[in-house]
Amino acid sequence: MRLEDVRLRYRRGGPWVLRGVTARLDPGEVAVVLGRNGAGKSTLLQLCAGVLRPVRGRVVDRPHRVGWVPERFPADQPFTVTRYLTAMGRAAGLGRADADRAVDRWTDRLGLAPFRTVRMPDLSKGTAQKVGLAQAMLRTPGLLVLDEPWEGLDAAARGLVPELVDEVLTAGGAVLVSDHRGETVRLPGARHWTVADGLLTDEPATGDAAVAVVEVAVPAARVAGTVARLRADGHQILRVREPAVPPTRAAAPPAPVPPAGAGPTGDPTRDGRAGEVAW
Ligand SMILES: Nc1ncnc2c1ncn2[C@@H]1O[C@H](COP(=O)(O)OP(=O)(O)OP(=O)(O)O)[C@@H](O)[C@H]1O
Repeated sequence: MRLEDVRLRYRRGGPWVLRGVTARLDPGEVAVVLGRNGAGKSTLLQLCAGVLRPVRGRVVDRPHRVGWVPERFPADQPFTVTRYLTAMGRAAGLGRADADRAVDRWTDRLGLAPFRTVRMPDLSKGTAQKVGLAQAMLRTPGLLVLDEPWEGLDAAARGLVPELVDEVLTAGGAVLVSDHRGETVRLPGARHWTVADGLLTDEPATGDAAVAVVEVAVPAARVAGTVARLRADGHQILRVREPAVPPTRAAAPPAPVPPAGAGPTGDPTRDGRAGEVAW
């Protein structure tokens, strides 16, 4: 998803809350939105979720399925928890049986089972907030947007938030979450989007985040170009490996890692076979 020069004010002639925000969030990424009270965090999240539309600029490539949990989940709805969640599951495209299963699963997981037959307006704020989380997760979203998700939740439910985030990321989705309590520490590997003066500063995940090794196979002719691109994107190249050789041939020594800045030309592994890059 990309935000291109997004501007928003709440009324014509009013002050710009966001005055030219450009940012990008890729599948598998999580960004924590930071900023002082009134900086525009909720406004930004609502734009990303599609709840608000930019006055100028645009939001492109928003995933089709968005899970949106506002800071205050609106519980003043004349349904029981089960009826509400089942209707939300159906609205998200689940068949009746799948919707029932998803409601059972998420009410169990979030400790909502005792409240299934309780009417929404009778819920406490924290319990209503859990219903908000459940409705967003009934069908794994391509983009999960959580506005201050730790607010009002009990300790057990707060501990669940990183698990939900992980599930969305593992399924190839992206997550945006605002935080003014400093709970960000629970999401190692998150980018930091800081909103101030109507603008956004995007900082990549800090270096103390967990690091994973990804191995990919690429055509040998594209090894140097791939390595250069990965380096340009800030990834660390650990090794470039020749493909397994047929038994009749002597094993080739590992190919050297092309130096930083090396382009696709002059690549010693250019022989049309596949090479493997680990980064
Ligand atoms: N519906 C609205 N109509 C008019 N102004 C609004 C509306 N919603 C927010 N604002 C104003 O926009 C600015 C940004 O508000 P926003 O709620 O996005 O900030 P925030 O960073 O999320 O704040 P907080 O940390 O207090 O939740 C504030 O000045 C706020 O008063």
